[in-house]
Amino acid sequence: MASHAATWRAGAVLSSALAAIGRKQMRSGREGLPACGRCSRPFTSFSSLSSARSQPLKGTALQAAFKQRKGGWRRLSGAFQTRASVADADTFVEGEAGEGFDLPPENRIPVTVITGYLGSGKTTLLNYILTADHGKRIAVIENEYGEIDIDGSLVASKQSGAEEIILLNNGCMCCTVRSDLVRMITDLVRTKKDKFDHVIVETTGLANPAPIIRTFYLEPDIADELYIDAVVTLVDAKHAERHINEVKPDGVVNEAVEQIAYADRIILNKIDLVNERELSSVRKTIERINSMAKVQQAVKGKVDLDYVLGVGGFDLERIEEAVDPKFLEEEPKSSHSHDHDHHDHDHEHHHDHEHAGDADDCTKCAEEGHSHNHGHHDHGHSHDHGHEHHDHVHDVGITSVSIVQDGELDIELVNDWLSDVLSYHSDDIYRMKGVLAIQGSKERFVFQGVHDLFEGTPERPWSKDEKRLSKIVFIGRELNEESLKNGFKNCLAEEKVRAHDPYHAVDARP
Ligand SMILES: Nc1nc2c(ncn2[C@@H]2O[C@H](COP(=O)(O)OP(=O)(O)OP(=O)(O)O)[C@@H](O)[C@H]2O)c(=O)[nH]1
Repeated sequence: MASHAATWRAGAVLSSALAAIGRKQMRSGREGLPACGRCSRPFTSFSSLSSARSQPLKGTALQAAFKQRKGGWRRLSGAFQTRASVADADTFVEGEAGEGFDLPPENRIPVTVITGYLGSGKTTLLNYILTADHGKRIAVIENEYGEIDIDGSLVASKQSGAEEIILLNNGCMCCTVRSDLVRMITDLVRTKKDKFDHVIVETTGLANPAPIIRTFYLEPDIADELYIDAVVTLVDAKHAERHINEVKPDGVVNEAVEQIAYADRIILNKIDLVNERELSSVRKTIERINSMAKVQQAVKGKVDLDYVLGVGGFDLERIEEAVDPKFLEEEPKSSHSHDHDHHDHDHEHHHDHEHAGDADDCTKCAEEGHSHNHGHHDHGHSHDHGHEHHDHVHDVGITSVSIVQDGELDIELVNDWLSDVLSYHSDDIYRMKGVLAIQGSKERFVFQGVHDLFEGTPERPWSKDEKRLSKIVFIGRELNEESLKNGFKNCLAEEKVRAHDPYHAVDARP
C-alpha cells in the first residue's frame, strides 16, 4: 500500500480551468452573481479567482482535473484515490489504482462558522459553547456589524476564558471586511497558534456565508492552517419563515435562505416560542432548502456540544440519510415553487440588548451615498405583525436534489459530467456532497463541493456485502432535478456506449 499522499500540482491544467471560468464570467459579466443584501454588490467575482491562480487552490483541484480531458483521466484516477490538493509546481504523484492510501494527518485547526439570521440566537449559542465544559481552547472571531457595544454574552465569554476574541466591527465580514478577516486570522495563526485548538467565527445576521466559506478554501495562508469543521446555522423557529419567504429584488440574495443552504448543522432555536404546527412548518421549509444538514431543536441554543464542535467537515451519515430512497418518497426535495399557507399571526419580538444599526455601517454603500435601512433592528422593543390569511406561490429558488444510483460508476463519465455541471452552473450550485461507487475501486469515494470548489477523498473500503450505491446531493438555485438525475445515471459504468456527447449532454438548468 502506498504511504504517500498524492499531491497534484497546479499547472496548465489549473490555468485552463480558470481560463474557462474566466470566459464564462466575461460572457455573463457580473450579472447573476450573489450580491450583498445591502449594497447589491456581487460577493464573488472572477478577479478573486484569477488572482488566486498562482496560489495553492485546494478546492478547484479536482474540478481542474476534470477539465483535463486528454490524458487527464489517469491523473484523475489518481486524484480519485488520493487526497487531492494543489500546490505550485507541475508534478503529480499518481496513486495506484484500487489501493488505499494513508492520508496525511490533519494538522490544521478546525473552524466552526456560526451563522443565522438577525436575532436567531448566534451570540446565545456562542456564549453557551464558551461557558460549557468541552476542554477546547477556543479563539473567537466576532463580526458585530458596526456596533459600538458588544453583546453581554461576549463579556461572559471573556470570563469563560475564550483564548482570544477578535472583533470585526467596521463592516460586514462577508463583503466589506473580508480582507480584515483574512489579515486577522493570518495574524492570529502566526502569533498565537499554540494558544488555541478551535476557532469559532460568528457572522452578522445579514451575512451571506458563501464568501466567508470561500475565504477558508481560497486564501492560501488560511487554507493551509485552518479548515471548516462545520457551518452551524441558527434558525429562529418563530420568525424564520417570514425572512425565508421574503421576495428580494433580482440579483439580491436572501440571506436567510443562503444561511440555511450552506449549513452542515442547523439549530432550530427558540422552539419555546412556537406551537407544534409552526414547528412542523418551519422544519419542512428548512428541509426543502437543505435536506443534507442535520436539524436539532433547541431553546437558547442548547444542543449537545458534539453536534456543533468536532463535526469533521464531511457529514456522511447525514448524506446517507438525506438521500435515503424512503426519505425521498416522503417529500419532493426539489421543487421550483411551492405553495405556502400564510396564517394570521401576531408575534412579539423581544431582545434584551441594544444595537445601533446604521446604514452607514456598510462602508461601500455609504461611500456611494446610498441611503437605506438594511434591517438592523433595535433590540429592546417589541412589535406586532399582523398577516392576512392568503395563499400564494412563492419561489424560494434554493432547493436540494438528492440522487441515489444503483451500480458502479465510470470515473471518466463522472469526471466529464461533473466538469460540465460545475463549469456552467457553479454559481447556482451552492453545495454538493456525495458518496460514489467507482468501478475498479475498492473504496468509497466521498466528496463535497462549494460552488466551483471541490474536494474529494477515498473514505473506507466497501464491505463485502455492502451494496454499491452512489449518492449525491446538490443544493442550489433553480436546479433541474431531471437533468441532474439523467446526467448522473449516464455515468454508470454499464453505459459503455456513449450515445451522446457527454460534454454537452447535461444541462443543470431548466
Ligand atoms: N425565547 C427565546 N429567546 C431566545 C432564545 N435564544 C435566544 N433568545 C433571545 O433572542 C435574542 C437574540 O439572541 P442573540 O443571541 O443576540 O441573537 P443573534 O443571532 O446573536 O442576534 P444579532 O445580534 O441580531 O445577530 C436575545 O434576547 C436572546 O436572549 C430561545 O431559544 N428562546
